[in-house]
Amino acid sequence: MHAPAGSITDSERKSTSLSLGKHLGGTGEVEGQGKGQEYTLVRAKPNRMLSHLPRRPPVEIEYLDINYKVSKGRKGVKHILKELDGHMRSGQLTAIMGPSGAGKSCLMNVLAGYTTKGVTGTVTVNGRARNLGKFRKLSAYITQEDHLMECLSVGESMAMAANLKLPTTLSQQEKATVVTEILENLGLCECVKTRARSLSGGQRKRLCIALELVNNPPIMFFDEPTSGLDSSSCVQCISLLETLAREGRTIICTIHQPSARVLEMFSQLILLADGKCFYSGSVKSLIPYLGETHGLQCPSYHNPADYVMELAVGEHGEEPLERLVQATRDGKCREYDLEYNKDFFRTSSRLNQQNNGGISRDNSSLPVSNDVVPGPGGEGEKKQNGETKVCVEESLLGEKPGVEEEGNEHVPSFAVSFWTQVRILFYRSLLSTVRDTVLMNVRIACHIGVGLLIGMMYFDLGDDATKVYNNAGALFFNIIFLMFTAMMPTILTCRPAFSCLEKTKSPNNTVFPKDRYERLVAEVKATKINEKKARLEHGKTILKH
Ligand SMILES: Nc1ncnc2c1ncn2[C@@H]1O[C@H](COP(=O)(O)OP(=O)(O)OP(=O)(O)O)[C@@H](O)[C@H]1O
Repeated sequence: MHAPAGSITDSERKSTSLSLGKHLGGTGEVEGQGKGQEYTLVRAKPNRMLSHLPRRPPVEIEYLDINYKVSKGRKGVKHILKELDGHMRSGQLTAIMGPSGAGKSCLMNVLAGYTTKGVTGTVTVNGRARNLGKFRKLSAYITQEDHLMECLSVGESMAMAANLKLPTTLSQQEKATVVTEILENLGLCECVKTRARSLSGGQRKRLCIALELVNNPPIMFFDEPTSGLDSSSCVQCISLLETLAREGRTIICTIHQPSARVLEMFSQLILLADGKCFYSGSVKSLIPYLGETHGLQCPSYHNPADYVMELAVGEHGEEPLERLVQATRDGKCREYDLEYNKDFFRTSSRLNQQNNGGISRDNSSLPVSNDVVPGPGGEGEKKQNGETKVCVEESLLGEKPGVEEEGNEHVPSFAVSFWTQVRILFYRSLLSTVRDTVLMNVRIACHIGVGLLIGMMYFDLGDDATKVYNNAGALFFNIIFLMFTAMMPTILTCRPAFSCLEKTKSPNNTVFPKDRYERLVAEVKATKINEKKARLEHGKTILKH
């Protein structure tokens, strides 16, 4: 019997939560009071699931015949994603894997609805045509680089997120409970007063997840969540995602080269090579599928992730890869996977029916989310067992097939009003500016210096009517100075819109000067060739002996 991938019983949930708490250093209770915009933690049971968020129906994404093409100007069209089919179920942690440039990020952007131009094919949500506007509001996209406010503490960042994302019908106490619960589950209680810039890489990642969890999205996209983390933080991070998935969320992430241990934590795997899918199914059936159906035996003691990457880059020849792509398109991969997991599906379906009082879903092997999100717009609120629960109607996620999406895209539904958002963002910005002491001191010194200079230049002009032009000049100079000093941080911190250097984008979207990027690519290629040569030489030496 194979271990359930994506299904979990109540007792299993409990133990997962506890082990996660242990894993992430979840501690006992932390207490305090709400103070201004900052929440200190209120009493809450340690290491429990996210029970204070409203219930949400599971979300299943299905995509059919996805093609993504971009224009290369005069050079024609680049076909990036080629005839991709698949689905992502709730309760499952799905990994999109493949070599660099295979199209992982593009596929995720298409699924998340961030790339629409040049995309053909269908994406359905719970069997209905996806409504982009609503879908984006209910999904979270966590990018490779975090965009935390460096000068705000964990507690403050969470408080701001709660005030922005949770409906105003919740009291401050209820919001604090939600925040506390998330921080406890993510093992961030100890650093609630630590500023973001002092957090470790793993803690920053967890804070990003915590900020998104405030409105408990049922679908979460992660672009290389393990990048920049050491192996143990990597395991912690993926184990956290696994737990979030097991609570009924649909979690999709791209990953480069996971260790065997990390790979095992994923329930579903989508393997891409040059924009084509050559495997889509459970992680458990991957190696048996390759061996039994295609005669591709992963050597013993070899990391399966490394083996499939070798297949993807064509180290075992082009022919096996083409065969795998064709088999996936013909649905053979899916058939094998279903057959392989048949016993498990039957058992978990039975368990699920028992647990859910006979309610059966299409994907009955999967748990229904216990958690909730105060979805923006359309949500109904009810009190259950003293806890505030907000239910989001399933219709929020998609439209019936055939219904035009465009008309629904601009539904302005946010948890809080426009002016509340302005107030909170203004306060956040003010805190960040004031706490950035270097910038603050430079600004003060600059204002004093320029003030003295202008004062000396235009000293004692006020009452002299013959110097009216100088008065106008003084006013103009002051206004320009104030305007430019206010705009400077924005100009300095945003990417230059134009540059004398020709810029290009690396595959992971980092902007490099073109020549530097090409030099780097050439260096990497040269290193790889040298490594291969060294391996060949080594092999020859062994053979000689
Ligand atoms: N807008 C675009 N215009 C031209 N080419 C693009 C565009 N977007 C992506 N590509 C190309 O499509 C290919 C796939 O890009 P993508 O970012 O999805 O790769 P990836 O598998 O995520 O790689 P990595 O793991 O390095 O991030 C790359 O060769 C990239 O250069």
